[in-house]
Amino acid sequence: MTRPDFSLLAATLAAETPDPQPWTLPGGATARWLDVGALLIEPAGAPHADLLLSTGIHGNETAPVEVVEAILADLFAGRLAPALRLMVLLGNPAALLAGERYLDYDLNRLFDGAHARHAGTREASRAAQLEALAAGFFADAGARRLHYDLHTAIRGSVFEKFAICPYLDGRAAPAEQLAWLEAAGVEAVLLHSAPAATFTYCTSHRHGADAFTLELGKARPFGHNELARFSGIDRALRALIAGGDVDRHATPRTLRGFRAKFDIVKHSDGFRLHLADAVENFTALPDGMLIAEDGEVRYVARGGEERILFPNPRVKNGLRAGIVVEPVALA
Ligand SMILES: O=C(O)CCC(=O)N[C@@H](CCC(=O)O)C(=O)O
Ligand SMILES: [Zn+2]
Repeated sequence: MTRPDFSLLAATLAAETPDPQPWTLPGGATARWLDVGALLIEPAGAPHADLLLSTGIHGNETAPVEVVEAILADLFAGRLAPALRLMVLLGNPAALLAGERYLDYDLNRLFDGAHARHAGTREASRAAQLEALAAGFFADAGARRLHYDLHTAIRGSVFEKFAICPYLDGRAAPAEQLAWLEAAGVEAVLLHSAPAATFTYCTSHRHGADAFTLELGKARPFGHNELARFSGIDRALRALIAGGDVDRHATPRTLRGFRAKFDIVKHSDGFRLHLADAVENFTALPDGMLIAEDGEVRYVARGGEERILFPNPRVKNGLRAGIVVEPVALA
C-alpha cells in the first residue's frame, strides 16, 4: 500500500458545510458530500450492494483512515471503478485532529439513541448526525447491506486482526461474511452477547446491515502507521467495491471464534485493574485470577478458558473497562 495523495481529514476540515454539488468520476460514477465527513459514491450501473465504511470513530486510530483515503484517491482518479453504493463516514474529525480517542465522551458508546443521555457533549451531536446519515443511506439500499467500522486497538493483540460482531438478536453471524473477513486477514471474531450503543449494533439492529467492527492492528498517530500491515483489508475492500465475485456459500476455515462472557465495568474512581499495560488483547486468564475490582465488586476469571479484551482502566465511570471472552465454535 502506498500513502494516499488525498486527505479525507483535510477535505472534511476544509468546509463547515461541504458543497453538496455532485461530481462525475472517470468511468461515470458520481460522488457527493452529504455532510461533514460524509461522502456518497454511486456507481454508473446497478449496484451489487450498499456498503457503509466508517472510520475515525476514535481519533487516535489513524491507520484505517489512511486505508480508506487511499481507496478514495483511486476512486476519484478512475483507478478503481465502484460497482456498489458506498458511503464513507469519517467519525470524529475533531478528535482525529487532536489525536485523542474522543473529546468529551466516547463516540462509540452513543449510538442507537444513547446520545440523548449525553446531550451537550460534542460526540453526542456527532453520533446523532452519523445515525441519521446511516438511516438515510440504508433507507435507499437494496437487500445486500454491509457496514464495516474500521478501528485499531490501544493494546497489542494475540490475534493482530480481529472482528467484532454485534449482538444479532439471536441470529447467527453469516458464514459468508465470516469467510470474507478471513480472506481479508482477520484471525478471530468476537460475537457480542448483548445489545450495545456501538455504531455496528445500531446499523445491524436498525437497518439489517451485516455489520462488523474491525480491529486491524495497533493504534498509532498519523505518520507512524506501517500501511503494509493493512494490505489484507485493503485488497478485500477494493475487490468488494469493484464487484469481484463473492462466494455466497463460502465458510470460514481457520477463523477463531469467541463470545463475550461478561463486561468489566468501571463503576467509580476506586476501580483497580490487575493487568499490566503490556498485557495483550486475548491473553488467557488463569482460573481464579482477580482481574479487576471496584469497591465490593470483584471480577474473577473462572475455568481457565477465558481471555481478556480491551482492558482499559482510563474509561469514564459507568463504561466498559474490558470484556472477558471465551472460545466458541463458529457454526
Ligand atoms: O483498544 C481498545 O481498548 C478499544 C478499541 C476499540 O475502539 N474497540 C471498539 C470495539 C467496539 C465493539 O465492541 O464493537 C470500542 O471499544 O468502541
Ligand atoms: Zn476504536
